[in-house]
Amino acid sequence: MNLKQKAAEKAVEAIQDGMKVGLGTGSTAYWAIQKIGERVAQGLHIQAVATSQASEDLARELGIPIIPFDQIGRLDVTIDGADEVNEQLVLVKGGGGALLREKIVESNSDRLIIIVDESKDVKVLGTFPLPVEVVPFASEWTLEALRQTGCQAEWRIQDGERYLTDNGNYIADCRYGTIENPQELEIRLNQIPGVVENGLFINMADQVIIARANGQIDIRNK
Ligand SMILES: O=C(CO)[C@H](O)[C@H](O)COP(=O)(O)O
Repeated sequence: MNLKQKAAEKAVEAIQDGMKVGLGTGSTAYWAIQKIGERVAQGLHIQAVATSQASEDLARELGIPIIPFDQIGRLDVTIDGADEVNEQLVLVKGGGGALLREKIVESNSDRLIIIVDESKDVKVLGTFPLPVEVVPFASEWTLEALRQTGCQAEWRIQDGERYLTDNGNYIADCRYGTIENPQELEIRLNQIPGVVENGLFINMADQVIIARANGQIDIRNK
């Protein structure tokens, strides 16, 4: 079993009958959705929403009941991956481009469990370029404003085209090198008109599950 799968399967233990569950996005969340699908096939009853079209499609294939967002109410738990996590449970997310939906879903969840392999556990955030979702209107001005916050910002490109999120927006990947003060940076980013959301998740994770190559699983709680 790979490390992502190990962390994912540990997290899925928290899901109980009757829960309302948020499904994350990415290659680690994939394993959580697989395991949830397995448990649903064995008789677990849950209701779910997904943070991306890809995760929703996977969940439906596996028979996980997907409920419209405006009908499900508050979620009990969401399980999702991350690109970086630090000791304070601050996250960088959005490598898969789903940061806006992830932030909305996870803000409406009583509990957020983050699952990572040990490569994502960092002392200082910022090696992974911070994803920022930007509206297409006048986007070069927004990109320039992002650069003024002290990063090298580039549009994310996929198959030769500018990457489009599930919401029809662009992603600017912002290389800071190190992010010493995520709280301050988040406020600056949110003040830029044209920025829809940023990939800093502060005070959101309740638990981080880290699978290590030596076989250990570390659990970091809020
Ligand atoms: O934030 C995300 C998607 O927007 C993912 O959780 C993050 O990019 C980690 O992905 P992976 O599990 O594939 O490494």
